[in-house]
Amino acid sequence: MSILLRLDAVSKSYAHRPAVAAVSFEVHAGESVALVGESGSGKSTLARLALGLVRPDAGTVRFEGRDPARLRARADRDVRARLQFVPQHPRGSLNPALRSGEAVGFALRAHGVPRRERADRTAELFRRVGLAPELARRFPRELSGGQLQRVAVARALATGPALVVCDEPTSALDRDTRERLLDLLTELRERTGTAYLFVSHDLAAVARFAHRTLVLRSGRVVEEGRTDRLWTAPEHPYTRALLDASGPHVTLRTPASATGPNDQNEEPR
Ligand SMILES: Nc1ncnc2c1ncn2[C@@H]1O[C@H](COP(=O)(O)OP(=O)(O)OP(=O)(O)O)[C@@H](O)[C@H]1O
Repeated sequence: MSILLRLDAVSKSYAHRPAVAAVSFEVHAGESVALVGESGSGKSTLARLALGLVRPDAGTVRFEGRDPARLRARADRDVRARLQFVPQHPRGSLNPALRSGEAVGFALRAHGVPRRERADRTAELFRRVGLAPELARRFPRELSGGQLQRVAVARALATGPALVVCDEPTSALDRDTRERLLDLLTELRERTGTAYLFVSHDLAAVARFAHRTLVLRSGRVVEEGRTDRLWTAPEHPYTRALLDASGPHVTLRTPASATGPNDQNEEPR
């Protein structure tokens, strides 16, 4: 399996306080990798580093061999199209003045899809994420949290990404909506082979979705491995404590297809 994203000994500090310290990992094509850990452990910082939204103080980040922080708006449009983002709060990331269909159409336009194709492509994306076509005419304020998150997924998928970085995609959703969103992401992954970097403190969601999980503590990886192995036989006390703290509702429902294309790096650190 080819490597899509590689972080190599990446460190990032804010005001001399390390947020991420010497973290290395890879995401392969078609693989879902979760980052878990308590609040402040560095998950979102790693997501932003992967997207090129912040630069590391040390180490390297490569997406398809390129530094995502150095991609140019026009010249590297095709590479950018393959690296997409689903944020925690889509209400904040969607332009309130654009109808939801326009938000998806805008993403298509930014990636060079001609005007005459945009309406059909938008309708197809709405259909794929399970949104009724008439919702394309609504503004973000007229949509529920679950509907907005589906618009954010449609927008992320608009350009046929190889990797989607999701930062707490389910945390603002109620339980049923969360389940439906996870079903959707799983189905899309199986259909399109898209890889995911999935940041979450929702261990039930991670258990369902991720092939591989990295456990972060104070900016460092304390344990990583296949999600099923981590859940059934955690080796690091911190992983055990995280699982214990998350309560009995966390059950391993990793689908058979989620054994992943790769099961390396099984050793705890
Ligand atoms: N822009 C910033 N300026 C200053 N400090 C920051 C900034 N972003 C993150 N930090 C700090 O870096 C550390 C890691 O934060 P990060 O948001 O990556 O953690 P997290 O695991 O995603 O937390 P949460 O689950 O609460 O979102 C924290 O101590 C945080 O306060």
